[in-house]
Amino acid sequence: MMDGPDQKPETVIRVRDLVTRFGTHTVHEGLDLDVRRGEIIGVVGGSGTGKSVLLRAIVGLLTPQEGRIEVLGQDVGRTTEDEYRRLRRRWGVMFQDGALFSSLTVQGNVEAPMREQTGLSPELRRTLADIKVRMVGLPDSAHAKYPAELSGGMRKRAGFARAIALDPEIVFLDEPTAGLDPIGAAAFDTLIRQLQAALGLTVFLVTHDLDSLHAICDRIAVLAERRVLAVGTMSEMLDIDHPWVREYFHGPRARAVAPSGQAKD
Ligand SMILES: Nc1ncnc2c1ncn2[C@@H]1O[C@H](COP(=O)(O)OP(=O)(O)OP(=O)(O)O)[C@@H](O)[C@H]1O
Repeated sequence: MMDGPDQKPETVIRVRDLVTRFGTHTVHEGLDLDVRRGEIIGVVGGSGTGKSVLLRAIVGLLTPQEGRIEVLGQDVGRTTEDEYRRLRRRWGVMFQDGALFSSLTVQGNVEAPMREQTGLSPELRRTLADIKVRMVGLPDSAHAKYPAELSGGMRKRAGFARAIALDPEIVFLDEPTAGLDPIGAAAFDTLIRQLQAALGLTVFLVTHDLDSLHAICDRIAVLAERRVLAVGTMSEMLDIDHPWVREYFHGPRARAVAPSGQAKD
């Protein structure tokens, strides 16, 4: 749904006062975050600041100690099994390594969520999976291949195809360009942007990749000090006076990728 000029953007993910702990190790403490429908939000932060843990908590794979997480208007921690199953069909997740089933072909991997979560016939599953595999730009020759036979970039595309298998409204991508060469990473960024626009997706993108932040993110959320320290556009990030944020957005790597006029000290 489009927002009119005076309408507030619809919040599709709302996290409030989140606390997650592993034993005595507190990862998040009082974390708040809103994600708007149709945006690509980049989630950044130092290693171990809890980006992946946040993603897993939002999709209900991890139960937080405290706080409330709403996705598409539903409290993820309070759904019945049936409600959760229905909610889960409205998002797709691509975990860090693509996380494909090694014993299934690309086609089989993309069909897996359909097999698990829908009553579609094998023929229909095959046809739909075929379309998804093409949508992510994989050649026809890749359909019957196993993950081990693919390049890293192709595996990521296959993971993306699986994430959009059920036509989700939200896609969670955990470091999708990690391990890709710069050309492959840029191509993957373009793919994310194109599919986001074509399918009206909301994209929750965990990344370390400054190029991706510049190229495709509408807003950026910075995780530090166990919470979302700041959220805003790239130009807003450049004005934040916090040691990690400054180092990240103004450091040598940032200067190398920033369009001219940005990230200057
Ligand atoms: N299942 C678990 N059991 C115990 N500790 C965990 C578990 N999962 C994550 N952690 C810890 O939580 C912290 C946050 O982990 P997380 O993977 O979310 O970090 P991250 O910000 O995604 O880091 P990176 O950028 O390195 O991927 C880390 O200290 C990690 O060791």
